Amino acid sequence: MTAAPRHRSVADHRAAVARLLGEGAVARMALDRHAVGLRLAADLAADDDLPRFDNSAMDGYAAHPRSGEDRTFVVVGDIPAGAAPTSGLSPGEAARVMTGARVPDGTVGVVPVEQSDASPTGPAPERVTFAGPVATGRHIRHRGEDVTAGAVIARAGDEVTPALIALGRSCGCTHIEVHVPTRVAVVATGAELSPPGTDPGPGGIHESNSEMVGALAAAAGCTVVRVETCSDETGAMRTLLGALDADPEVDVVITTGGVSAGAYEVVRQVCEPLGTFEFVHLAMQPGGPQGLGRYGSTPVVCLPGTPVGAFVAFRVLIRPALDARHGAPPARPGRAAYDGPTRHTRAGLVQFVTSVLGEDGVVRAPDARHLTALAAATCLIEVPEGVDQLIAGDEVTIHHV
Ligand SMILES: Nc1nc2c(c(=O)[nH]1)N[C@H]1C(S)=C(S)[C@@H](COP(=O)(O)OP(=O)(O)OC[C@H]3O[C@@H](n4cnc5c(N)ncnc54)[C@H](O)[C@@H]3O)O[C@H]1N2
Ligand code: MOO
Repeated sequence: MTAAPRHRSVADHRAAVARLLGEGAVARMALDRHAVGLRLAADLAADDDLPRFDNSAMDGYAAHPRSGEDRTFVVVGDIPAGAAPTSGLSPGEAARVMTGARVPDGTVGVVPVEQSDASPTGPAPERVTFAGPVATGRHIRHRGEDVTAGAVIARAGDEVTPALIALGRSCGCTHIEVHVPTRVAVVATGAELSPPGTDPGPGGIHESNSEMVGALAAAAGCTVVRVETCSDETGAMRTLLGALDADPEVDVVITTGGVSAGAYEVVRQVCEPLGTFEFVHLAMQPGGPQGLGRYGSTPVVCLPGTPVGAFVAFRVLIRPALDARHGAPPARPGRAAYDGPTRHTRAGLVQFVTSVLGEDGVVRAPDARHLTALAAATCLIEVPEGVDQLIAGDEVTIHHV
């Protein structure tokens, strides 16, 4: 009889994956749409005031009244957006201004053209009369009222959003420091695998893990550089892993399948003898059989072949390490009340149950099995090691997926 596999805790293996993957790269890049979704690796400070100068919020007239009752003004200028006033306003003077135009020094307030006797189009009149008094400060956007130059407008760890791109660019910022997406290659192994659309033959199956793990990696902010499948031939696997290790575009390899106790476990057979890998059975279900190590200098994380096991293991073990590399805050587990039939789970193993969190804050297991349940799931219920059943009303820990 062979020895029972060593059981390692989920937390220990998660930490081992984090150590293996280590810190990600940081780079300077343009603050543009290509940065959306990345996280800042350094605080971002404004280069310029926002707005850069006092300007008009309305198409109308910048005016400097002699008194509070003043209604009629001499028009001394006409300032479109983009132009600079050539002179300031003295008492009794106004200048026609367009929205966004710099208002002349001496402006007390802006009166919208609709509240004047002037035509909105055509040349500026010589005089203008307003329907009411000029309110001090009205319709003026003041220099630096949004941001003053040098102020921190985003912190390290913040996600680059379309709004942050607008804010930063408006403050004159051109570049940002970001956490670079991890470049991932995925290798799904198994002699039985056949891409959908091809005939799998009598004992074959439609292959799904490669693109599922690729999608999980992409959703975690990685750049998925290669997605491969490999037979159970050790020679082919060695060639592929060697090529991935030699590829400077690959930071991390994630494999699926070929890690458990069978006779054709290609990942294990190729990697275990190197002495740079460890294969363990985690105290978790699904996703128990796991491996990790370095092929050459490249970190390789080996997930089990069952699609639900690979999904859960990616979420629970790899995702946190990727989030850390990408500067994202750790995903916080939630708490919810379980509702549904009593489910018996295996004590001694942490169980992850594919589940749906309702708007009522109650978590239910979908009435489906395996991949159908996974596809419906919005979270995983974590049933701790010491618990052997899940009963309606139980307070449970959940992980969003
Ligand atoms: N004697 C034992 N047998 C098994 C154990 C064990 O401890 N002792 N553990 C079981 C558990 S739990 C899991 S999980 C699997 C993990 O096995 P492998 O990682 O070696 O995966 P495979 O055997 O290659 O495949 C398992 C299963 O998943 C299907 N599969 C594999 N790759 C894909 C893919 N790319 N797309 C779709 N489906 C895939 C495969 O056909 C198998 O049905 O081992 C148990 N056995
Ligand atoms: O650990 Mo396995 O089938 O339960 O994924």
